[in-house]
Amino acid sequence: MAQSTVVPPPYDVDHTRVNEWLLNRRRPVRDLAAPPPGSGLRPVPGDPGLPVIGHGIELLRLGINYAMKRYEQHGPVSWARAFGVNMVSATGPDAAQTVLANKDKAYSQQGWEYFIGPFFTRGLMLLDFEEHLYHRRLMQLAFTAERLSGYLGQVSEVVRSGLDDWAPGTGFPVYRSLKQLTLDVATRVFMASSVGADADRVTSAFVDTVRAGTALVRLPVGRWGAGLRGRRVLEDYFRAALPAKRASDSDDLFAALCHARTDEGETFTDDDVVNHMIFLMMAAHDTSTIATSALVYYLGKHPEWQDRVRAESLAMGDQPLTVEALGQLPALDLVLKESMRLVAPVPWMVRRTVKDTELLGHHVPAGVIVTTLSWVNHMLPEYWSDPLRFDPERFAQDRREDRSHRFAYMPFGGGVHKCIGMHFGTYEVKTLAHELVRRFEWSVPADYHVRWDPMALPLPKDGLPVTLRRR
Ligand code: HEM
Repeated sequence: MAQSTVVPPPYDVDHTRVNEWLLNRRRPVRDLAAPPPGSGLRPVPGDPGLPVIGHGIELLRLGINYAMKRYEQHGPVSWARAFGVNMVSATGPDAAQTVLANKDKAYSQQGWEYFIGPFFTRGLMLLDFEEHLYHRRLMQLAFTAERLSGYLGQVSEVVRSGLDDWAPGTGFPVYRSLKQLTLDVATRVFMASSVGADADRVTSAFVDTVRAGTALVRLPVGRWGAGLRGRRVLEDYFRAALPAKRASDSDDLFAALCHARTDEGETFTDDDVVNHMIFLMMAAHDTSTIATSALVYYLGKHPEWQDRVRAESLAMGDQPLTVEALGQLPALDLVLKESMRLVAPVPWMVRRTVKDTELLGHHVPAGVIVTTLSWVNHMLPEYWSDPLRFDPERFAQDRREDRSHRFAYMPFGGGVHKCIGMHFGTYEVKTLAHELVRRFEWSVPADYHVRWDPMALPLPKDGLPVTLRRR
C-alpha cells in the first residue's frame, strides 16, 4: 500500500506555537524490540518521547492529528511511549484487520483493561476469548430483533416528549441537550425507570468514569480518583436496583440481562449483571450522543442536506418509527454514515499482545499495548476521495467508497468485539434525527468549525452551539 500523502488535520487544533512545535518536531528513531534472528521480520520504528510523560501531551492535545503525523513519518506500524506504557499504532485498514480479526489470538482486551479496567471491570468489551464468547452469546439474547423492536418504540416515546421541552434560540447547546436526551433514553430502555433524584449524581459518575481512562497520573487523585469514585456510585446504584429487577417481568434491557438463559441453562450472576449494565450504559450513551452531535453539526453546515433529510421525514408523517420505517430514510442513512466517518465516536480501539506476533511484517513482542485508529482509517486518501469533504453520496450504491477495504470504515469496530449495540445505536441516532428535523430547523455560522476534544472520546469542546428554530 502506498504511503499516505500529507493530510491536513481533520479537525482544528489551536494553532498555538506549542501545538505546532509538538506536531512537527522529530525525534531520533529507535526500534521497539529486536526481531528474533532469522525471522525476516522488521522491528517496529518509533521513539519514547520525553522522560516520564512520553508522548502523552501530544496525544491529549492533538489526538488524531498526531496519529496522522506518525503515520506519515513511520508508516502503518510504529510505537510511542505514553500514559506509562509503550504503545504500538496499527494504522490503516490492513493493520486494523490483522489486529481486530485476531486470527493468531495474539491480541487481548487487556489493552482496554489498562486504560479503563478499574472503571469498567468485566464489561463485555474487557473480556477475552472463550469467556468473552460465553458472555456475548448470553448478552445477544437481550438484542434479538424482537427485543430491538420493543426498545425502538420506547426510544421514540422518550425522544418525542424530550424534544417537546427544548427551548429553541441562538446559541442552543446541542451537545448538552442531546446528552440529557440519550441518558433519558438509556434509563427508560435499559432500566424502565428514570434516575430521578439521582440523575445528577449518576450522570457525573458516568462522565468521571469515561474521562478517567486518559489520566496522566494513575493514582487515586484527580481524574483517575474521580473515575474510581464514579464506579462506586454506579455499582451501588445498580446493585440496589437488582433484586426488584430480578423479580420483575419488565421489557427493559436490565431485566433482559437478569433473565437471559441459553438453551444449556447458562445465566448471568448478580455481579455479571451489574458489571454489564455499567459498561452498557457507558457504551450506549456517549457514543450515540457524539454520533448525533456530529450529524446535527453537519446538517447545520449543509442546509441542502438538512432539507433533503427533512423532506423524507415529513413524507413519512406521524407514524411511530419501526425498524422498517427507518429503512425508508435513505438520505438520513447516508448522512449518518458520513458523520460517523468524519467523527468516529470511538476513535481508537486498544488491545494488548499476549504473545510475540507479526504485524504487517513487523515483530511485535508480547505485553505491548496496540491501538487501531478508526478515525485515521476514515481519513486516508488511498481509500476515500477528498476525505475531509462532507460528501454523504460517497456511501451511495453507485460509489460505496466504504467498500474500498473491509476495515476502511469501522465506526463500530470489527471482529469478535464488533459493537453489539450497532443496530440499537443506529436506530436511536436515526430516531433522534428524524424527530429533530420534523420539529426544528437549525444553522451554524458559515465560518464556524466545531473542535472535537481529543480527550477520551471526541466531544465538541464548545458544546456545539447552534441557532435553533421551531418549524
Ligand atoms: C453510534 C453508536 C455506537 C458506536 C459508534 C459504537 C462503537 C463501538 C465500537 C467501535 C466498539 C468496538 C470496541 C473494540 O473492538 O475495542 C463497540 C463495542 C461495544 N459496544 Fe458499541 N457503539 C455504539 C453504540 C452502542 C450501544 C447503543 C450499545 C448498547 C446498547 C453498545 C454496546 C457495546 C458493547 C457491549 C461493546 C463490546 C462488544 C464486545 O466486546 O463484544 N454500543 N462499540
